Amino acid sequence: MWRRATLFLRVLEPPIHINASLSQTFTTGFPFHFQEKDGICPKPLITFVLGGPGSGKGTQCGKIVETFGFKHLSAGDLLRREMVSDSEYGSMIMNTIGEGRIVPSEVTVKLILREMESSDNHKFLIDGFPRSQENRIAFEQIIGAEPHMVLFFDCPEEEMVKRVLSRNQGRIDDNINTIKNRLQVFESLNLPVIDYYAKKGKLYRINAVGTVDEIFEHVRPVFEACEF
Ligand SMILES: Nc1ncnc2c1ncn2[C@@H]1O[C@H](COP(=O)(O)OP(=O)(O)O)[C@@H](O)[C@H]1O
Ligand SMILES: Nc1ccn([C@@H]2O[C@H](COP(=O)(O)OP(=O)(O)O)[C@@H](O)[C@H]2O)c(=O)n1
Ligand SMILES: [Mg+2]
Repeated sequence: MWRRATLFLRVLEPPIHINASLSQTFTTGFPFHFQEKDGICPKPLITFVLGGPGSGKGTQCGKIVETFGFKHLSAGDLLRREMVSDSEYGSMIMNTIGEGRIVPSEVTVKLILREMESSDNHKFLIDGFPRSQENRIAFEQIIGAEPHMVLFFDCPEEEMVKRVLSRNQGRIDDNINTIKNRLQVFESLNLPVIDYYAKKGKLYRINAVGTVDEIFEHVRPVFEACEF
């Protein structure tokens, strides 16, 4: 089924054939340099994965990667990795995540851009981003691309809190006080982004209650049916 979807992409958005000698400098029309494969430089295919803290974004992304071969970029994981590196942003990221606020978009978008540029996959699953309209606009301006579709894992608050508190990954923000802030930030900053994509007809709302496998059975047809 995925093969058929890929064929569709080629019809709708023909890949750009490039001269091998130009491959170091050629860009796809997007502001970033995209890796060529077999003389073909396909356009990036971007899916944003949204949902509140603990709604199961990361878990479902793992299954989408296994089944549909996307490159998974978790904005939270990229920020946590940057936080423990020698980065000048390390302490700012730690304080911001610890308080459940949103890191300035420029920092997050640059981390995403770096991963996209170094990937030899052109299908990206961007998890936990955009968390705000500011995130969304920065992505459009810096990367110059829009998502083909947006998944929203819709989960009741009590279930999200329960999952986050039993996640046990040693995260500084998985505690009851920070969760309260994260839920507020989700409602005030992330829901408007979700509404924005709903109005554009790009949003797929998934009921995030059930077992991991049951939820994935709602996700699977979205990818099988999409015409890219
Ligand atoms: N459908 C589910 N039912 C119960 N627990 C789940 C489910 N999906 C994920 N989890 C667990 O809940 C926690 C949060 O999931 P995660 O994928 O990290 O969510 P998010 O990335 O949205 O914060 C993890 O410990 C994960 O194993
Ligand atoms: N686009 C993003 C994503 C995450 N973050 C920060 O990173 C934290 C953890 O994000 P995450 O996506 O790993 O969290 P979960 O929703 O997976 O629990 C958020 O609460 C924010 O503080 C951000 O500032 N901007
Ligand atoms: Mg996550």
